[in-house]
Amino acid sequence: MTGELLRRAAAAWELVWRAGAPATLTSFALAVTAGIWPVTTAWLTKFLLDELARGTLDTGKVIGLAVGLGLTGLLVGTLPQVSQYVDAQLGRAVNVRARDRLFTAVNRFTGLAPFESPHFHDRLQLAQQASQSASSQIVIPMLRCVQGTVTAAGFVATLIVLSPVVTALVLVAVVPLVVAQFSLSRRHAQLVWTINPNIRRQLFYAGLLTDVSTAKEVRLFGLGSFLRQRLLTELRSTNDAERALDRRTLAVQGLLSLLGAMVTAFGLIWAVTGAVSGHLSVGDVAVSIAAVAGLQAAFGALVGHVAGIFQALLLFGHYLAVVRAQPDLPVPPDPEPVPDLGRCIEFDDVWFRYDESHPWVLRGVNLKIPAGRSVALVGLNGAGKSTLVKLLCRFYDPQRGAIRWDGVDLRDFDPADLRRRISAVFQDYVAYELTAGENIAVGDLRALTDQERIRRAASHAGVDEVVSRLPQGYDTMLSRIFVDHAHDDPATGVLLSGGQWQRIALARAYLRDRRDLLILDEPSSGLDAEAEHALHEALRRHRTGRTSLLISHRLSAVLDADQIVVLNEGRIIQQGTHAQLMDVGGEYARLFTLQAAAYRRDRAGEPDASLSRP
Ligand SMILES: Nc1ncnc2c1ncn2[C@@H]1O[C@H](COP(=O)(O)OP(=O)(O)OP(=O)(O)O)[C@@H](O)[C@H]1O
Repeated sequence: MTGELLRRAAAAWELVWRAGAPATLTSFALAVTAGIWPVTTAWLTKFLLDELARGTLDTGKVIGLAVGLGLTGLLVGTLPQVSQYVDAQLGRAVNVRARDRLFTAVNRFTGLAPFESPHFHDRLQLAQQASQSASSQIVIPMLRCVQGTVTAAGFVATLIVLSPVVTALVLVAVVPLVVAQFSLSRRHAQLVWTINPNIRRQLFYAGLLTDVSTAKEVRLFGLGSFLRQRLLTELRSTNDAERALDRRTLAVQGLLSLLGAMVTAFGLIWAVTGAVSGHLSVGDVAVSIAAVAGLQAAFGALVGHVAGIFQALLLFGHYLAVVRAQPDLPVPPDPEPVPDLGRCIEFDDVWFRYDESHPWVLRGVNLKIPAGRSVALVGLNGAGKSTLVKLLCRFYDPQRGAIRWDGVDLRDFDPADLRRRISAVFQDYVAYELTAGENIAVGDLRALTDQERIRRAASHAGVDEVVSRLPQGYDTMLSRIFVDHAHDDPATGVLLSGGQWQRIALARAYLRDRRDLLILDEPSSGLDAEAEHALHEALRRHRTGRTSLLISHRLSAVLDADQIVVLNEGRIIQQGTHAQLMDVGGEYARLFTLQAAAYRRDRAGEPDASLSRP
């Protein structure tokens, strides 16, 4: 454990040093200077008192000592401010560097599995806290330790000159202080880890209570006080755990203070007795009292800092675990370049489940998506359609079987390279709190400043007119959460309708033009009838000669796909063209006829009951 803690301390120093070497050196120099002054002051005071007590004044010497004391006083007044400024500068630089490394590491997770793990989220949250603390809770306290050590060494040397016995006693009294502080720090670090899930749940409930996206349901269903109660329950359980540790800390520190006071009192009695017996001068008494009290204070601060550093190092382990984590999906050291899709993408006996404790979601899927063809995937809720898409983008690897791109296993590619070949509209696309233009440009960041390309994509998705009419056109914030300082108007943000958002998401996919594969997972679920018709017409044109995979519950949208694949409980149960599948009957024909009958209900009365599942 000690070796591991030392390695973490070295990593914290490396981080801080790289963030600001000059500031670190300045901080070090200030710490050493600040460590020297208490001892210097004590000795100057001793010399001055001894001089005054002698009766025959050497004026020059007294003035010199008084000036020396004045200068140390000046240092006492200014050093803390200068240190605070330098430490704050260093803290900010470290914060930037540490967060840069942390989020670079987070971006290295190419799959989705880590983001679905509560353990990972706990660790990530602590890693974020720890990233900010590398300087303020590890390196700066270490410099304070340097300061404390310099002071303590000075006072120990002073006391040894006066009485080795008193010195030994003061040093022995430090041992329980060290043991108790380390034990408290360990408990504190454990507490932080234990209550972290409660804190995350508090944030979650607070988010539900304040987020604009949840405000509707929370109000309509009257969930406000239910969620508030849940938040308070989590908060109370956090408080209970913290209170228990606070009580223990209070008791331990009370005992330690008592011990400290006893040692100081002993030192005082010894000094006064020495002075009465003529063994010690007035100056000796002053310097020994200053040394005993100074040592107590220096050791107290030192142990406090070391215990704090110990605790911070335990937490810093979470930061290091994230920044040093291996990629979640294995990437070959020498990945194959992803070729232009010339033949097909092929699922070969693919089995997949999200976790060993979960049931299989895909069970031996064999599927061919020929290059230049459109394939539609249909099936009931939970059949595994979106999962199949996630595997196609290599967000997960199948447990058995393989997915091949022109014969090459997806596992042989760099996932980032593969994804550059794919354009997609996911079922749960993201509504970014960004401007309309940026919301489209995220589909291909090279277009961020290319207004013409953004406009074309928007026009293709049928949303150009809507965006153009917004208060600042493509520069309008699609959010009411952030104040637009540029326009000095908190009301400039606009909220779009569900269907308008869906078209923005489509525009993103269109912007990612000329990719080898287009995936559309329920792209029209929020569109009105006219928009849906227009969309499918546009998609039909867009898909011609391109490889696409379309998922839709509206079977009218998949009619003219080159191939329709029916997925049921993770297995492909039918595939063919619309005409072929209607001819043979079965699940597709049943679902299609059921939907068609619902549209004809006004003419034919209730749908045919025989079409429902037996
Ligand atoms: N991240 C996940 N972790 C665990 N199980 C999951 C996860 N995502 C989906 N599942 C499960 O996998 C199964 C298939 O889900 P999937 O989203 O692929 O179905 P789908 O066919 O796309 O459904 P829908 O038509 O409702 O969108 C479901 O039983 C679901 O509960």
